[in-house]
Amino acid sequence: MTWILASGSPRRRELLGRIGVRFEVLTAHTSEDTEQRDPAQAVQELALHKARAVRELRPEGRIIAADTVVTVDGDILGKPRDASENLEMLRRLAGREHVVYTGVAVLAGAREISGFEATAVRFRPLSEAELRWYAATGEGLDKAGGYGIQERGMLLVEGITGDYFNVMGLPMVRLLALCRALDLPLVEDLDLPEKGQP
Ligand SMILES: Cc1cn([C@H]2C[C@H](O)[C@@H](COP(=O)(O)OP(=O)(O)OP(=O)(O)O)O2)c(=O)[nH]c1=O
Repeated sequence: MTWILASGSPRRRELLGRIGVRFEVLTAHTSEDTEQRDPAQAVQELALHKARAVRELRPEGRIIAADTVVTVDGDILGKPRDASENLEMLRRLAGREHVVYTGVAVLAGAREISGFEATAVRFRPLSEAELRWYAATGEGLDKAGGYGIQERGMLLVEGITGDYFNVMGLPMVRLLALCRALDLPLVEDLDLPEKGQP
């Protein structure tokens, strides 16, 4: 059975592909706004919105969606609007720790489940020249918090506590647990019932 990834994120596609999940990509437009100020609730709500919008197109589909934000000083940072906002975000993150939240939603027809993961990321102190260099790469423009840990952004990161893949946009072990809670195999040869088992 093929999964539907309700996400345009190339990172999420890459991660699912790396573990051998059979899936297609299908996205539907949803608002990225939420009234939720609690980041763990907000990312789950947004992931559920993305997944439900795709369920309108494929009511019987098995759907995976996710949403990632960065939190610092009680503020939630999404993707920067432009290069100058990206630079501002990086200035806020330099030389300290922030927390990345990713919410994941899994839908199978009318059944739904969601969860989240939080990872603390510590940036090293960065000079103004380094901040400007990174912002000018444009790499952070389509990423929450304005950086990508898996690309040149790795040069900004001193250390992390928690799931690395959560920072990239899809916490894989959390996703596996959510699929198992719905009794659905994420990777078929991992979760197929053993032969001879009832
Ligand atoms: C912090 C961080 C975020 N990101 C990315 C993951 C997400 O793709 C993106 C956060 O934006 P999202 O709104 O979560 O996702 P998206 O707009 O890319 O895709 P879609 O809504 O269609 O699912 O930031 C990284 O790739 N690396 C990082 O280090």
